[in-house]
Amino acid sequence: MEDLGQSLDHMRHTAPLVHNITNYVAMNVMANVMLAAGASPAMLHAREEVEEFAALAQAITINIGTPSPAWAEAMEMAAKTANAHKTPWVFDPVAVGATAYRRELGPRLLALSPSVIRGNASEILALAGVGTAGKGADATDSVDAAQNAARDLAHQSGGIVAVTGPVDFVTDGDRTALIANGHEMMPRITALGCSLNGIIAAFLVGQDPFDATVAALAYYGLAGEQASQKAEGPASFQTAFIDALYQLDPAALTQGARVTV
Ligand SMILES: Nc1ncnc2c1ncn2[C@@H]1O[C@H](COP(=O)(O)OP(=O)(O)O)[C@@H](O)[C@H]1O
Ligand SMILES: Cc1ncsc1CCOP(=O)(O)O
Ligand SMILES: [Mg+2]
Repeated sequence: MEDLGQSLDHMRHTAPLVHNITNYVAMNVMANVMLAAGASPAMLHAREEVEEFAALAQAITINIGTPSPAWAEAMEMAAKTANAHKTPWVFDPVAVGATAYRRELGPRLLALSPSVIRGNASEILALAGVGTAGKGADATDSVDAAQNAARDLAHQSGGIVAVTGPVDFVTDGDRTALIANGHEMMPRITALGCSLNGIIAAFLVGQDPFDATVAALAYYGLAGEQASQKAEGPASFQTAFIDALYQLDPAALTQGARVTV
């Protein structure tokens, strides 16, 4: 596995343009998280421009947090453009088990071979067709309970699956990694999972997808740990977290990552 600090360094030197089709809740915080980390985010979803822009982007994220038919069409257009250009793309199946509409949309996007699927345990179980609805955008299942579903989804999609929670689990179907970095304040801020998709996407550019995903998760979790030392509650945590993403240097990531491969 490549040195995690080097992976962060590579991402920052590349400063990749990442096209995000994300939800209304996440747009602002996700863009700020990505800018702090050193990536270049753009949020857009109109069918009239999505293919043109996706063709320019170095990575793409697609998130079904607040879907509608026009957005869903744009998501499929962007995913197909990504595949045509061999551009990596990250899929976040937000609350995919919650409604019939999402249970139909999730598999449609899964069929377009995302490079990385990132969700909480309930979302990964629901996308794999074996699980619960979760609690809206929040998880009601443990990461451990979603490991087999993650392996199945990785085989089905041909990509990487990352299940996030107290300890994150990453698999390509054969290899696995556990990332113990993170802080319990992270799920108390909305859209930190969505924002993480943009960080994973930025790390994917020019790097091995499995190693890049692990490095992105360790970096994100370690920034959460550092932010917790300054925060008094969720609001100050968000500010401190964005600062920590900016301040964290490659050597500190190599030293502070708690990854078991
Ligand atoms: N209880 C926890 N302790 C430590 N880190 C956590 C915890 N819950 C979530 N995280 C971290 O928060 C980030 C977002 O994950 P998660 O909350 O699972 O996503 P989502 O918001 O999509 O449900 C990840 O980096 C994950 O490791
Ligand atoms: C609260 C909410 N409702 C629809 S999308 C969304 C954001 C979910 O973001 P995250 O899964 O990263 O907490
Ligand atoms: Mg989420």
